[in-house]
Amino acid sequence: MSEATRSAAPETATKPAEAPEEICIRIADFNAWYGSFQAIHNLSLEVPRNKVTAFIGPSGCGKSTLLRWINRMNDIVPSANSRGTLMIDDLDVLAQSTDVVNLRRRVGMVFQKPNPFPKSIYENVAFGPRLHLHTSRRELDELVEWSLQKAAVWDEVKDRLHAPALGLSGGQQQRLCIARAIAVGPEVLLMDEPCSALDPASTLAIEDLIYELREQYTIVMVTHNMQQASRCSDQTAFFFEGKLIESGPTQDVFTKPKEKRTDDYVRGRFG
Ligand SMILES: Nc1ncnc2c1ncn2[C@@H]1O[C@H](COP(=O)(O)OP(=O)(O)OP(=O)(O)O)[C@@H](O)[C@H]1O
Repeated sequence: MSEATRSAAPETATKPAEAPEEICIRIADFNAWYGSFQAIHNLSLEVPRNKVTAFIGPSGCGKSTLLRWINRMNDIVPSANSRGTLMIDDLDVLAQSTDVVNLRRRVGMVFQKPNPFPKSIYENVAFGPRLHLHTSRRELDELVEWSLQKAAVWDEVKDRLHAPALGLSGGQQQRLCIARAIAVGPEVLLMDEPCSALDPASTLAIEDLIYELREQYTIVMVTHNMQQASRCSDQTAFFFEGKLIESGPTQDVFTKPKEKRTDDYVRGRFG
């Protein structure tokens, strides 16, 4: 290459190509209702694989409604209805033919308030694998340990695996619920304000955990806490009155939002 050609070559030619972002969840023209009330209007969003996507927005804007459609939790709400496209890879989540039990194995959920079963720590984690996987006792023991380690709670519970889960602190219970969710090998983890019932130290522990878990799982998290969204998400989607106002890399949404409503919200001017 001559000197002249080299200097004219585009800069990108010398940079290693970045791997394109893989999409895990595709939502298009999605609408949701409770009876005649429309909670979500014509929403389209792509959720990248192995990233944390935060849903933010004022109370009642539809964040939890969308989250709960991703694993069809809204099936248990008689008035809930939806229309549009919601795909996880090739799986058509909203199709009548979709096996909801299998869907929920692929898409785990962690709720606002830790909700362990009134059973032992071990049994909480072993429950799902016993239902879905055919494992020997030894494999089950290993899986329980692996899940508790992954959820960063093993060291605190390893000596009392057969003690009641309800005896754990709130933060430990939430990490146990994360262990329970990952024990069945999901691809996606949905988290609906997972730290809102926790003290600041437990919140930081869960945030660190969420950030680490994204290496293996695609995570979608609803949060009211702007610092939390900026600390532990890669992509942020801002909702307002049932509509998606904007989404993009978290840094951009927080520092140079495209829409004035997003700017006002992330700066705490309303909501
Ligand atoms: N089971 C239900 N029946 C009827 N209306 C509902 C139901 N659940 C939610 N809604 C309504 O749907 C709209 C969206 O609610 P949703 O819970 O999705 O909002 P959100 O953004 O998650 O709010 P928050 O941040 O307060 O949890 C609200 O107006 C709410 O009142």
